[in-house]
Amino acid sequence: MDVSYRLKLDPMSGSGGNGIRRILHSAGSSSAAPEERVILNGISGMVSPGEMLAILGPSGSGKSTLLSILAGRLQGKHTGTVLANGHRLTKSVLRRTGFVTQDDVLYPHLTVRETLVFCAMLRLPRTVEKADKVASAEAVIAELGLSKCADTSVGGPFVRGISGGERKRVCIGHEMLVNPSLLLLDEPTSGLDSTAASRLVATLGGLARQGRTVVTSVHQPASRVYQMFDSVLLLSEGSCLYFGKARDAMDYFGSVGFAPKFHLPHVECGMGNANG
Ligand SMILES: Nc1ncnc2c1ncn2[C@@H]1O[C@H](COP(=O)(O)OP(=O)(O)OP(=O)(O)O)[C@@H](O)[C@H]1O
Repeated sequence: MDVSYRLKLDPMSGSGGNGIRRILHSAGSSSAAPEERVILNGISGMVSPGEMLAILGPSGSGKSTLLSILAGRLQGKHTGTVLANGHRLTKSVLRRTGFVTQDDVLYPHLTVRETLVFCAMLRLPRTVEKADKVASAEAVIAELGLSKCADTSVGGPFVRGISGGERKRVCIGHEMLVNPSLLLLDEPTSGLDSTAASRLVATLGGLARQGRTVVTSVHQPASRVYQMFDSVLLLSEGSCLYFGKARDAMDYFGSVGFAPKFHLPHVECGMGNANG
């Protein structure tokens, strides 16, 4: 990939809040001239099958925007190129791309099994037999370590259901049903405690080891989580501060005068065990 994304922000345009905007404008608190904002500034990098790339950066640095571009959701709006196996993103590539967004839309009253079977019925081609769709859902449940809660309601704000970590796994399961070659995830560990976050990233590492390409944005990964990533792209205000092997990042920052003032412990990580 090699992408830039700029937005023209017209303070007087937009579908909602026009009255408020006019009041603010007449009170002089907002300029009427369209302002151009650079959201991503020439971000380039690559990731291969079998690898897990982490996109790191503070809030507002452009992580979600970059993931949306990689998922083909901002086609025609950005400049630069996103290539998969040397070709532009085609419909068939996008069909094999799973995108787990920050906001999930799960039915609170369905169980985990019902949710994934329902999703398989909707997302898998009509040519696939019903029994095979159910088998795909069962395989995803086993692969993501959801067997224990398969018959528990997903739940929501008003209905008690599965835990936050299990909920994230169900969202990943939604995308796993289409057997994606490229799995993109936006902040899958947000809201999880450090053990649940570490287990989830270990599961993602396991998916990568099966030959998939995994790209995930992460907020403040613990060092044991960080060490599970193969490569890292660090963004700040839409620009790339570092792209390379995760294990080389500290040496790089040390070489440019930003060595950390704390000791980083070496942690061995098991990549294949979803529950370990
Ligand atoms: N359509 C848009 N209109 C206006 N501003 C936008 C738009 N899309 C993104 N931005 C701005 O671009 C910047 C990057 O947004 P983005 O959601 O990619 O950040 P992020 O790194 O994912 O943040 P977070 O970690 O908080 O989710 C933000 O300042 C956001 O306000």
